[in-house]
Amino acid sequence: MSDPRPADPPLPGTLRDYERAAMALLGDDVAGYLAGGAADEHSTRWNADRFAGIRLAPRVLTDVRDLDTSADLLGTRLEHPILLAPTGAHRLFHPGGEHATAAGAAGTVYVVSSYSTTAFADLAAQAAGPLWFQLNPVPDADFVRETVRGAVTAGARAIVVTLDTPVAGTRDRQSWNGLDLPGGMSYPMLGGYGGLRPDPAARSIYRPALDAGFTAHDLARIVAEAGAPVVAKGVLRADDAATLVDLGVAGIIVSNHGGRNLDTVPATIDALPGVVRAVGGRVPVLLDGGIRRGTDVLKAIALGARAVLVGRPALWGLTAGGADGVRHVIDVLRTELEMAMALCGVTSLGAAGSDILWEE
Ligand SMILES: Cc1cc2nc3c(=O)[nH]c(=O)nc-3n(C[C@H](O)[C@H](O)[C@H](O)COP(=O)(O)O)c2cc1C
Ligand SMILES: CCCCCCC(=O)C(=O)O
Repeated sequence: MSDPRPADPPLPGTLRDYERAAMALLGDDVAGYLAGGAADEHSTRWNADRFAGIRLAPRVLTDVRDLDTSADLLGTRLEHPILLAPTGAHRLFHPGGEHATAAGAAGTVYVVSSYSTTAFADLAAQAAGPLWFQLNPVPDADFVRETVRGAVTAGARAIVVTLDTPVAGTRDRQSWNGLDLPGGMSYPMLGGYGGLRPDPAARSIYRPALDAGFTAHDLARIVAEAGAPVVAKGVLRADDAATLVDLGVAGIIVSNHGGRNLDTVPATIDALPGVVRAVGGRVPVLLDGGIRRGTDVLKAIALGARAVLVGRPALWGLTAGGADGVRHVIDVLRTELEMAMALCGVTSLGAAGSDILWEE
């Protein structure tokens, strides 16, 4: 793929600037893959909009000269609580692909997607920061076992199992655009499944590699065999969260897949409090979906999340500026988080409780 970007692009200032810059660079098909949600995209919009509806209650007369944004996650101390969510096919967005993302994410956790266009082992050999591997279960227990084993052997610090995609959702933009991987790109982590197409005549970036029969029994086997902590991604219901803790997961990601699978599910920030209550502190709860400002990060922490993940914003950064763009997107969010903490009168994430949220 030729790269239309100037060699040294100016770095935009906010995540919305990055979104505009990225969308201006991408064709409609790749832009649709990035931005798209399921069906009428209500849940995608709600994810961001519901953050705006939560008001802050800033406390005055606090010494906020020293701020601590660090977060402990599965035995690793991170400088800040902003992780990179798993997203597929990074070589569509920038010639550096997942290598550029890993370089930009060096100070935090990058969750590498099963749908990556770079092999996990190649990334792990060069990555400066901690990598987790995200698994889309396929209907082949041996393949799943080998994939997880390979990722852990290569250095994955955790396995994230995506539970919210037993089948594909309604992705109208994909139907309209017929995006497929260009020649020369593949999904190495999907093995033989990466070569499958839903219909050889129909172009599609997706592959019929999902396991519609995946149940608690299969997850329990992965937990037992992984040799690394297993984190469940795609949880909205409190009762599911309680079941997952009983199954031995080491963490839960409250996520609706960026609103990409089932439209009209609630915004993740609305689902978070119920999950946090059900989990009762037994494992960390993380959240993704609609994080666009440092205040969003702070609100999620105040409602009980240990950390957050960003999906589309990292891809905007990758598209507009490669590794520098990814790094800057994370820096912008972190800087905004620090400002929000200082202005709310909280000096550490542990001190950010629901009292900094305005209650009527
Ligand atoms: C282009 C794109 C590809 C994605 N690919 C995956 C994936 O391979 N596996 C997965 O579990 N989630 C995937 N997701 C969902 C993200 O991990 C995450 O849940 C979502 O993007 C969070 O919402 P946000 O984009 O508003 O930050 C993808 C999201 C996008 C936008
Ligand atoms: C729709 C079936 C597989 C999706 C894999 C990538 C992904 O999670 C996403 O695009 O979202």
